[in-house]
Amino acid sequence: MNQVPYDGGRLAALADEIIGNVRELARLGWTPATSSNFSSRLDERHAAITVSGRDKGRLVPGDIMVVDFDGKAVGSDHRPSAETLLHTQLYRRFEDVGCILHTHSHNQTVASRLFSGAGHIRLEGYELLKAFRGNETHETAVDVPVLPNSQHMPTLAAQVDALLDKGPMWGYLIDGHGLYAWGRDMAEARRHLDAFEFLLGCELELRRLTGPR
Ligand SMILES: CSCCC(=O)C(=O)COP(=O)(O)O
Ligand SMILES: [Zn+2]
Repeated sequence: MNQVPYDGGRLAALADEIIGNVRELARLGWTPATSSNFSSRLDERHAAITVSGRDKGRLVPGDIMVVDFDGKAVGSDHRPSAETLLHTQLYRRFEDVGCILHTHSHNQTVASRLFSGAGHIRLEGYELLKAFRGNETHETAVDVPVLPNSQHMPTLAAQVDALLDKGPMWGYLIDGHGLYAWGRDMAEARRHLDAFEFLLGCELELRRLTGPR
């Protein structure tokens, strides 16, 4: 019998959780045209992650595979997400990161284009900033970084590492691409993702109503 170096029961439970959540995100239109990828920490060396190129609105358990934190497939011949390094770098760096969600919503993509010149978008004064772990008041600001897009994942990962060296953050945008958000578990990562999406939508709407600020 082929033994795998992780807990198969936990993998099945995490796969169910990813599938259920991603169906909701897909119904919202945040995962168009097979875009987006999702993962959860399996243990201290492995993560469950979506197989590359799958329709994220129709995921089945076979669309979730295991990688180690070097990004190598474990117990599977499938190809993991093309953006696996952007997941594993966070699991490696922070032992309390348990779930990473990457989506390509309309708001995320438009905001990334609009603010790529500035390099970040400032979210300030919103009650919903309290959705981010560590924030206890609306009287604060969160700068969401906007990274230049690249097909070379080590380049993107190096930029993310440089940002993380400056302080904690719960997500970033990639120009013309989408949003990465994460948390201790699926519930927290979803809360962060939902908050980013809502607040980016508010900023875009404000600009439509009042012009550049
Ligand atoms: C058609 S989307 C282009 C790739 C991408 O940005 C993405 O999020 C999905 O890539 P994956 O390899 O994880 O399916
Ligand atoms: Zn993507």
